[in-house]
Amino acid sequence: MVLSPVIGKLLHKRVVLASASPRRREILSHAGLRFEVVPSRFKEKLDKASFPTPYAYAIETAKQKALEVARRMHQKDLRAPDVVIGADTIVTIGGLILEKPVDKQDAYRMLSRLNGKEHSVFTGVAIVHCCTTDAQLDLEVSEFHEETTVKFSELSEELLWEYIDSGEPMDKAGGYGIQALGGMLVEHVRGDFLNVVGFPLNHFCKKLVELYYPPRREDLQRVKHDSIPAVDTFENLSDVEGSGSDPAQGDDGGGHGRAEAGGDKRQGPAGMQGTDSTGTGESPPPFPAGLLELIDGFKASKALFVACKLNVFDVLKDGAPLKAMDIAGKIDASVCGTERLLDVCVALGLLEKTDRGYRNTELADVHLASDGEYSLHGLAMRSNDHFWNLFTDLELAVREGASAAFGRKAEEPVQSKHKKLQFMRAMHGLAMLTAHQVATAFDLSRFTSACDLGGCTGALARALTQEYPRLKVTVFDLPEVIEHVTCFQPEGRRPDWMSFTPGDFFKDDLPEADLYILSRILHEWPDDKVCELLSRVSSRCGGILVAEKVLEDKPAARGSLPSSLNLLVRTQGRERSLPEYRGLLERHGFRDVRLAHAGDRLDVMLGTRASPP
Ligand SMILES: Cc1cn([C@@H]2O[C@H](COP(=O)(O)OP(=O)(O)OP(=O)(O)O)[C@@H](O)[C@H]2O)c(=O)[nH]c1=O
Repeated sequence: MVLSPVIGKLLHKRVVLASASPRRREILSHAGLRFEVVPSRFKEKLDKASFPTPYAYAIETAKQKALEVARRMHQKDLRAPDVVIGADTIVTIGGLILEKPVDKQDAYRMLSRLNGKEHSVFTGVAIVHCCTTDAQLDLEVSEFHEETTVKFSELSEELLWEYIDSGEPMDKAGGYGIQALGGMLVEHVRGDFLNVVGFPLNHFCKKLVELYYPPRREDLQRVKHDSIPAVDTFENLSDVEGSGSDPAQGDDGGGHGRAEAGGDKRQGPAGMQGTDSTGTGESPPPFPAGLLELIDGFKASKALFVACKLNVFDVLKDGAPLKAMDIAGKIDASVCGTERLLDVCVALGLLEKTDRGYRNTELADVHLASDGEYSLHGLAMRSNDHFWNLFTDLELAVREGASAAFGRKAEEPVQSKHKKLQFMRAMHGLAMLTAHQVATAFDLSRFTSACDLGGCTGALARALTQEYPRLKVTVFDLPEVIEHVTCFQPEGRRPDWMSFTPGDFFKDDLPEADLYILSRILHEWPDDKVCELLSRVSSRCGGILVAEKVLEDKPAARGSLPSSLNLLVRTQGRERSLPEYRGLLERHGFRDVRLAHAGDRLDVMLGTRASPP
C-alpha cells in the first residue's frame, strides 16, 4: 500500500488518541493507524477572547487535551506513550465560535445562526512526542490546523426542530454532523470533508511527512513546500530507520515546539537546523491581529464608502443575488475592480456570496441602501466626502489645537445644495436611530410645548409627538436646512402638533416653548458659545433636554472615541463630562440635572427650573 510509509512511521510506536470522539477514532483506524484511546480530561474552557484567531483557540485546546493525557499517563506508570494525538473542532460564523451545544435550545440557536449561510469549520491538531529520561517527561509538540467552508441551505423551523429532536446535534461542534443526517442540511463544502467530521487526515499525513521525512537540502529547490508528496514519491520514503529523522530523537526539522512536564517551552517555527527562526532562542510575541486590523482600518472604511458611493447596496436591495459582472454593469465600473470590492464587502460582513452571486446582508439592506428608514448611507457619504479630508489634517489639529485647525476650515466655500442635503441625510440617519430612546429617556408629559433647536429634519420632533400626543413641537433650524426638510418627511400627513421655523439660534428670536431641546448641538461649541445659547433659552422655559455623549471616568467605549477627534478637526467644540454639563446648566438656573443613557453613543440630560412667571 503506497500510503503506508507515512502512517507506517507510527506503527512501531505506542500511539494514543486523546479523544472521546468516535469519528476521530474511525477516521484514524480506517487510515491504518494502530492506537489506544485515552479520552482527555482537559476542560474546554480557555478564554476565547484571548486568542487572536479562532484556529489559535482550537490548536491550543487540542494541545492541552493531548498534554493532559501525556502527563496523566506518565504520572500513572512513569512511562508515557511515544505519541499522543489531540484534536479540537470548532465552527465559526461572524466572529463567533460555536462548540457542542449544551441543550436543545442551544442547538437551535446555533443551527439558526448557520441557516442559509456559509461558515468555517476549524480543526486544530496537536501531535505530542513524549520522551522519558530518568523519570523526567520531555514533551515535543507539533501543531497545525485545517479550515473547511460549509454552506447550509435555507431550512425551515420545522426541519431544524426535526433535526434537533433526532438527538444528532448534541455531541457535535456547531450542532450538526455532516457525515450523517446533518449532511442533508449542507448545500456545499469547500475543503477537506473529514476536517468537518473531526479530523483532517490529509493535513495530518502531510505533517507526518514533514516530521519524519524533512526535505534534504538538495531537494529544497524542487519540493513544493506545502504539498503532500505525490503518491509515487511515497514509495521512495524508505521505512528503514535512519532514512528520515525521528522527532522523538530530537533531530527533526518539523514545525513543532517542546513542552516540559511542568510547562510548555515553545520554540519558533520550523528551521532546517532545528533552531528557532529568530536565532535568539526566544518565542516570537503573540501575533498582533487586532493591531494589524487597526492599521488596516482605514482601508475597510474606504471600501464601505466606495461601495455606498457606487450604490452597490441599492443595486442589491431586496433582490435576487447578482454576479459581479452584472453588478459592474449596473454601477458602471470595471468587472475586475467590482469583483474585488464585492469580495472585500463579503469579508466585512456587508455582503454574502453564494453560487448565484452576491447579495446584501440584512445589515446592508437596513443601513447601507440609501432609501431605508434607518439608512446610514448619508453618514457614510458625508464621512467619505467631508470627514475623510478633514482627518488628513488630524496631525495638524493635534499639534495646533482645535481653534487653529478650525480657522482654516472656516475658509471653506459656501456649501452647495448637494452638500447641504448630504449633511441632512447624515444627521437624519443618526437621529432616526436614537430618536425614540431620546424621547423616552425621561417622562416629559408635564411639558406642553417644546422647541428642538437645530432639530434638522425633525426626526426627534416626530418621535416626541408620537410619544406625547399633547406636546406641540417646533423644529428651529437655519433657513437653508428648513428649506429642504420636506424631502425627509415620511409619507402621510405631518402631525398637527409639529412645525418648522427657520432661524439662527444665536441671532434670531426663538419660538416660545416650555421645554428646549439641544440634541448633539452643545458639543459643537466652546464654553462661551454654549453659555450664550443657554442664556438665550434659560429665562423662557421650564426645562431643558440635552442629548450628548457624556464623557465618563472609565475608558471611553471604542465606538465613541473618534467623535472627540472629529470635533477637534472640525469645530471648536468638545465632548464634556457630566460635572461639566451640570456646571454649565446650573450656571443658567437649571436644577436637578439628571442623566439617562440612550444607547452606547448617546446620553440624555434633563434640567428643570421654575417656569417663568
Ligand atoms: C462539525 C461536525 C463536528 N462533529 C464532531 O463534533 C465534535 C467536536 O467536539 P470536540 O470538542 O472537538 O471533540 P469531542 O467530541 O468533545 O472529543 P474530544 O476529542 O474528547 O474532546 C467532534 O467529536 C466531531 O467529530 C461531527 O461529528 N460532525 C460534524 O459535521
